[in-house]
Amino acid sequence: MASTCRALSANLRTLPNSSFIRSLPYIPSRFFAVKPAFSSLKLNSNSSRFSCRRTKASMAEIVTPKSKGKVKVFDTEEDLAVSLAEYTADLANKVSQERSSFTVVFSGGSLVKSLRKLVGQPYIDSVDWSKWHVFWVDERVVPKDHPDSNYLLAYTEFLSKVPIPTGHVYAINDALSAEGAADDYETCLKHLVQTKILDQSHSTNFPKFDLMLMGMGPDGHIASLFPGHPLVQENEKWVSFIKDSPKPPPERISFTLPVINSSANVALVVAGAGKASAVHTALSDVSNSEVLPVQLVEPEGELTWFLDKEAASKL
Ligand SMILES: O=C(O)[C@H](O)[C@@H](O)[C@H](O)[C@H](O)COP(=O)(O)O
Repeated sequence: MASTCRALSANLRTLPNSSFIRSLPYIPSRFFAVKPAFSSLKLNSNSSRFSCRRTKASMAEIVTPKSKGKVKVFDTEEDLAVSLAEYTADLANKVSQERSSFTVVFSGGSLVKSLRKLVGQPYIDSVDWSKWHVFWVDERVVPKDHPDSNYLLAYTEFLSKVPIPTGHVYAINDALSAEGAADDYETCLKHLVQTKILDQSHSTNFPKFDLMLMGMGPDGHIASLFPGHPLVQENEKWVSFIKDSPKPPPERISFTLPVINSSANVALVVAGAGKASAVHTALSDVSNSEVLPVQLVEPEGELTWFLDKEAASKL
């Protein structure tokens, strides 16, 4: 039986070329401080469906029905990244003052790039990184040093630049099959709930992560839950697997929707014109022939959209 909760430090020793990972440079954070660029932001004319209030020159906030969450629209992806870092650090520090752990979940894709401001000042010094416990909402079933690995992406762009204890980084067991890795990860989560590292929703009994940071595909997929795939309907397992992902690579593990929706906070981070149609479908009241997975994201806690103006261009 594979060990449960194989914190990465143990796994790291088994990587074929873990010297490669350990050799990644630590870049002092003073190179990262950037001031937000202020500029006017225009939403297109038919955004009358949404009341829009400007909270800063570089950001407009759209008020939507509660279930759709809070929508922040930024003039540029750079402004979005500045705000996302502030949001994440503030939440982490608030939780860290109340509890011994801050459980945060990453997706793959461009999400990690949008977190880049968090490894710079003031956060590198102001965040209590020792409380962070890092998970993945989905992961490709490939070795951790494979270019497709979401773990490697997060390690290269983020984890190698912040002092989160390696025992607090929970990557999948890449020696297992997709099904085995999903079961192993679920066993890990259940162990962390028992040891009170990971909270549990009293209403759903699913794990309750403090923050789930997710991207969204142009087809409205989130994590590895794709439109029309049976995995979207999975409502008992915490972690499941897919072997026919329409987005390569084909084999992945993924949290299920009940886990995503049991989160205390979910941030959907979406940039680029290619996402505009799915964003419009998700945030407008247009009845769609097929409900997109992103439309099913209705967490018990707070949902916040971080959009750049291209992604919001059809609102
Ligand atoms: O492992 C994955 O592929 C991701 O978790 C996936 O769900 C991603 O978040 C979206 O496809 C958006 O990716 P981009 O932001 O790069 O378009």
